[in-house]
Amino acid sequence: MAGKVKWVTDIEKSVLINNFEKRGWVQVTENEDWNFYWMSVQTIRNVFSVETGYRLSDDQIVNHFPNHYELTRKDLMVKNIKRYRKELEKEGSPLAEKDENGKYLYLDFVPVTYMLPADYNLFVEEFRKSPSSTWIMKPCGKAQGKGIFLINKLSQIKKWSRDSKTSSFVSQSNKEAYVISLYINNPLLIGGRKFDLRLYVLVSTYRPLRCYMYKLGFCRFCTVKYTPSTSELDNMFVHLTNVAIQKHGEDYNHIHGGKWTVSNLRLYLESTRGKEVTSKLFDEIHWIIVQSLKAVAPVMNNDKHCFECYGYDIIIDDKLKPWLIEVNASPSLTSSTANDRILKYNLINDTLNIAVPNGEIPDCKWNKSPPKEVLGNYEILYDEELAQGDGADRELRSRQGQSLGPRAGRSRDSGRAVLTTWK
Ligand SMILES: Nc1ncnc2c1ncn2[C@@H]1O[C@H](COP(=O)(O)OP(=O)(O)OP(=O)(O)O)[C@@H](O)[C@H]1O
Repeated sequence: MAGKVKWVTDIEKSVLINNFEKRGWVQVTENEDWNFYWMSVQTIRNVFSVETGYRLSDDQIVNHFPNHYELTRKDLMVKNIKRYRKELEKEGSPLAEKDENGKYLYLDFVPVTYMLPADYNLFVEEFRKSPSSTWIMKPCGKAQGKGIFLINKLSQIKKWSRDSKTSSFVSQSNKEAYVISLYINNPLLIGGRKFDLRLYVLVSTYRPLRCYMYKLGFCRFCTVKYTPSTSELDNMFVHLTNVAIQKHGEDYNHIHGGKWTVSNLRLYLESTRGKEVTSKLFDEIHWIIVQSLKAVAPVMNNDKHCFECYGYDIIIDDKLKPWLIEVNASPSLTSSTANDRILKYNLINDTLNIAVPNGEIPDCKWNKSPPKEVLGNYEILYDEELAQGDGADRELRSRQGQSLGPRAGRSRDSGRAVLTTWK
C-alpha cells in the first residue's frame, strides 16, 4: 500500500473514480490519511475553516483554492474585476484606457452588473439611461440556471422585491444576494439558436500566475430559436443555455445533447466569417480569461496544496465580441452524451497528470510547471514567470506604438508566456 496515492472524493462521478482506479490509487475515507481529495465546494469550506483547525500536510493536495469564490461567485467576480480595472487605471495602464463615453476600451468584457440589494440605486440610474434594455437577475449562490429571470421594466424588480416577502431592499440585505446584469440581447446565433461556450481552465498557482487552457471545450445550444422579443422573456428555453434547463425542452437531442465541440465552432466561424476574425475572437477569449485571473490573483489564498479546474462560461455576441458570463468552481462532471463522457474523462485524466506528477504521492511543493509532454489537451495559457519583464513591458510599449487589446490587433505577451494559437 505504501507509495500509492490514497484518494477520497465526495463527488461520486465515474469520470473521477475511473481515473483514480486506472492509476492504481487506493480509495480511503476522509477520516483516514489521504493524499488526494477531489472535493465539493462545501467540503473545501470545512477543510479550510478556522473552526475545524485542519492542517494539510505536505503530501496532501485538493482541487480548490480556499477562497475560490472570489472568482466563482457571480458578485465577487464582478467586484474583483471592477477593482482590478480601477487599479490599472490608477497606475495609468494603457489597458485601462477608456473611450469618449467613459467606457473601457479593452477591459469591458463582463456585462454591466450590479449587486442587489446593495447597488439598487446605481442600477436604477443605469436602467433609466437606457430604458429599453433587458436585464438578467441571478442569485449569487445558485447554479444550473436556478432562480434566474429576465426583466425589462423597473416595476418587475419592485415586484420581485415584494414577492421575496420584504418591504424594502434594505431589510433584505441578509437574504439571498442577487446580481443584475445587462442582458446580451444580440448573441451570435447558429441555426437561429443562442449558445454559450464552456471552457476549462486549470490554475496551478496564482502567485506567480500559471494557468492552462483545455483545448476541448464545447458550445451549449438552446433548443428553441432565439428572439429578443419581450413576449418571450419568460421562455428560458430561448435564453438560458444551461443543459440543466435545456434537457427539459421538447426538442432536446439526447444524442448530441445540444452540444458542439469548440473545434466545430471554430471551423464554422472560419468558413462563415473568415480565419482572421475567428483567430482574433479566440485570442480575445484567452485574453479575457487571463485578465479575470489576474484580477483575482492578489486576493487569492495561494495555498500550495491547491489547484483548480474552472469552468468558464462565455457568450459571443453578433459582433464577435466575447463576454465573460461566469466562472464555475465545480464544472459539471455529469456526462449527458457519450462524447461528453470521453471529454470529461480526458479532462480529469489530463488535470491529474499535471496536478499529481507521475501519479505518485503528491508533494505540495510539486513542480507547477510540468514538461510539455504531460499536458495532454492542456496548453499553457499564461505563465507569469515567463512573462516577467516581457509581457508587462510589451503591453506598455505597444501603447505608444500600435493599438492595444486583441480586438484592436494588439501585440500580446510573449508567445511562450501566453497561448497564441489554439486550433
Ligand atoms: N448577461 C447575460 N446575457 C445573456 N445571457 C446570459 C447572461 N448571463 C447569463 N446568461 C445566460 O444564462 C445562463 C445562466 O447564467 P449563469 O451561468 O450566470 O448562471 P448559473 O445558474 O450559475 O449557471 P451555471 O450552472 O453555469 O453555473 C448562461 O449560461 C447564459 O446562457
